[in-house]
Amino acid sequence: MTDRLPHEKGFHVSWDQIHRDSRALAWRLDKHGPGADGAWRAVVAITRGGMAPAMIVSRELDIRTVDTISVKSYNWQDQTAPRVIKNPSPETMGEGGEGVLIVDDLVDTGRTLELVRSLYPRAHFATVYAKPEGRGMVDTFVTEVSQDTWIFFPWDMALQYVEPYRGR
Ligand SMILES: O=P(O)(O)OC[C@H]1O[C@H](OP(=O)(O)OP(=O)(O)O)[C@H](O)[C@@H]1O
Ligand code: HPA
Ligand SMILES: [Mg+2]
Repeated sequence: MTDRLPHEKGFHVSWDQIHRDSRALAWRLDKHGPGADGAWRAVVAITRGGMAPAMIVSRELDIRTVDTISVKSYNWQDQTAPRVIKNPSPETMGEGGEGVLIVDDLVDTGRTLELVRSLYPRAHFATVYAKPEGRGMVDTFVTEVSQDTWIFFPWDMALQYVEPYRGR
């Protein structure tokens, strides 16, 4: 599969690394919310990729109100127009998403965040990883990778045997 990629490079992220990078995201967001003590009101994960980072961020920042918005943009690596399949509760989102942290695993072209931003312009948008084309759509992120890199997440991978360089 990987040799059919239009992407030059692969960036393989382990569970351990996504955990550490999501914690680093939480650290950056801590005390930057609009509430007393810089608190955030709620976390909203963009499913499905945003769910693990959102869980880690909400745990670190002690945010108990967690909701989801379901957006589908890719069929494997083929991009399609993003569509909202499920909305978060209006109660969670309040006035245009004020005080809400919207979390995704990455921003690539920015089209997913552009759509969600148009719905909740007052929310704060955070991703763990960012590519240059979509970086302007995200308020806070941790690590930037080049546009021609495909990020492989641990939920899409499995450990497997590799031949030694010199064969057998
Ligand atoms: O910045 P963009 O070019 O819009 O791409 C980024 C989005 O694409 C992926 O989601 P995908 O639609 O593949 O769904 P998934 O999270 O359920 O895997 C990824 O998790 C982001 O949500
Ligand atoms: O680099 C990526 N990795 C995984 N999913 C994605 N969706 C858009 N870009 C990517
Ligand atoms: Mg996604």
